[in-house]
Amino acid sequence: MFRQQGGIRLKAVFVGAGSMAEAIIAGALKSGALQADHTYVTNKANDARLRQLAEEFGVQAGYEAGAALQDADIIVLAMKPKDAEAGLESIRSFIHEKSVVISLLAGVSIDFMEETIGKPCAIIRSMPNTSAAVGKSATAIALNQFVTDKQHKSALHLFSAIGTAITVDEAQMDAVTAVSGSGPAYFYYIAEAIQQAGEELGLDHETAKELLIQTLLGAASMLSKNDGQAAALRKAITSPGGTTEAALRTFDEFRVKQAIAAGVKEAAVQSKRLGDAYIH
Ligand SMILES: NC(=O)C1=CN([C@@H]2O[C@H](COP(=O)(O)OP(=O)(O)OC[C@H]3O[C@@H](n4cnc5c(N)ncnc54)[C@H](OP(=O)(O)O)[C@@H]3O)[C@@H](O)[C@H]2O)C=CC1
Ligand SMILES: O=C(O)[C@@H]1CCC=N1
Repeated sequence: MFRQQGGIRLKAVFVGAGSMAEAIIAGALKSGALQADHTYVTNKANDARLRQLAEEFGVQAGYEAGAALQDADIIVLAMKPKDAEAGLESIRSFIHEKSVVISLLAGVSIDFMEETIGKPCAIIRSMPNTSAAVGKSATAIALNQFVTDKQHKSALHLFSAIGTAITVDEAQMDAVTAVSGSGPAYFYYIAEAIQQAGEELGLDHETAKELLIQTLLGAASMLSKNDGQAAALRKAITSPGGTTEAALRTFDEFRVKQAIAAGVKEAAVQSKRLGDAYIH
């Protein structure tokens, strides 16, 4: 924990107070990665939202972020990508040599952030996913040249409070976004199809839902326990001439595997397209 790293209590400012900021704040306070009295949250204009976060988590919240930013070890950019430029402009004069900017913004390049800030500054670009809300995000981070080992460790520790965290080269961020950023949505899409088929086969909504959720949880645990050996696990269920084989044969006829792979690759292309809008 940060507190154990030389007894330092890191000061963090969240610029943006939406669902992703809340998930990180909740996880980081629970794990001890951050402390409420050293955490400041601000947003654009939604005062009621700030009061709600202050009440729920005991963090400081408001529109007088200057002093907190000046003092911050970590500045988390948690607005939507379209607000990136305004957000960066609002913090640039407060950034100092010991602070690190951690961006959650999908598609916004480190180059764009460096140029908008306009001075040497440690920047970490991250891609978490919405499972952060239940502490199960798969987060990847990429660093610029100014990030120190200590800041790198602190960021991994922060993201570990909302799931797992790994470090990649920034060039891999489009692929990461396609696999794990958008990834939960693919499984929800498959879940919708199974739920619908279950109901069409005569199960009531609740029964189909319970069976589906537990089946997904079980499959995720099996994958985790068996080192991601999806093909081997699938084969172990598929009896010759049995029901699974019938389902998989039908999926193959519809080229479902190829369709999913093409969709994931298209997500990466779209990530790059969106990112190109954030190059100076
Ligand atoms: N959803 C996902 O699956 C993933 C999202 N992300 C990224 O996380 C980021 C946050 O997403 P999410 O939490 O869903 O967003 P939300 O829309 O829930 O929240 C955005 C927040 O940013 C604030 N804001 C807007 N402009 C500014 C500004 N100039 N200065 C300060 N605050 C500002 C808004 O304030 P106000 O309410 O007052 O307007 C609001 O609090 C995005 O960049 C997204 O790309 C990353 C990975 C996955
Ligand atoms: O769909 C999107 O563009 C964002 C990025 C990853 C998840 N949601």
